Amino acid sequence: MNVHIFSSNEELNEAAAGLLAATLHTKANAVLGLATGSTPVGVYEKLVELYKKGSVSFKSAKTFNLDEYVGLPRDHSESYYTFMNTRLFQHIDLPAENAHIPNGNAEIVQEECVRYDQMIEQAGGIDIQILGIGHNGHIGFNEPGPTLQSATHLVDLHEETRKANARFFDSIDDVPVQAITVGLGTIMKSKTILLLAKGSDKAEIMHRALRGPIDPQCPASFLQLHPQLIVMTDSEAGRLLK
Ligand SMILES: N[C@@H]1[C@@H](O)[C@H](O)[C@@H](COP(=O)(O)O)O[C@@H]1O
Repeated sequence: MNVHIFSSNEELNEAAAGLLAATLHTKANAVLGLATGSTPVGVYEKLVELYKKGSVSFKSAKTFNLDEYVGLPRDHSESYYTFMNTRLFQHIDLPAENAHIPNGNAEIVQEECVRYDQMIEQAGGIDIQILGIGHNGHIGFNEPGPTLQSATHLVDLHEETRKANARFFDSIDDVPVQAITVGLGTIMKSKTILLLAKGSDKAEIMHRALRGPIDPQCPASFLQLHPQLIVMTDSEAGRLLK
């Protein structure tokens, strides 16, 4: 595991975007695993800057997002589909057909989960997976529990997660109760994982995830087992990792 603690958000965003750009330079048809949440927003902004400067192209890349709410219309302002389009996809040259997000409105969710994993597999797996972390240690929407699931699956969101995400909605009642998430197995098969964390409210969970026991009650703790884990934090989120 490589842990990088940055003194400013700017440096963190630049380093993370630089790593993604480097992946695309080495392999133009790289498969990127993308995340939502507030943490990667600045990284996407840097990627857009790099693209506009002509330093990186996504035209042969493929992307797979980690998760999507169930039952939220695709064009809802808080769907992850809208998030990715407004934050990244509409600003770069990634072909629309190469950008994948689970369909949270699929008629048969189970079939959608199987289809999603098959598409990742057919693309050759994820070359680099960006992850944020929830306050309870969730990655994607893999919530803590007695067991974790390997494949893409339907998940009941924990109250804590819905509360944390309520800031993006008018009220907590508007936050969906379920989501589709890529499973731990799919995440762990990524060739490289880039875990990002920002802010003092993430310090404790980052310590538990990276220095504590490997425990399904903290899904991110399984990342300790990954041979190519790169961690980038700001000084606050990385405070307990030094
Ligand atoms: N499903 C997402 C995760 O992919 C994200 O990493 C996490 C943290 O979000 P944030 O970066 O806003 O703290 O919560 C969300 O619920």
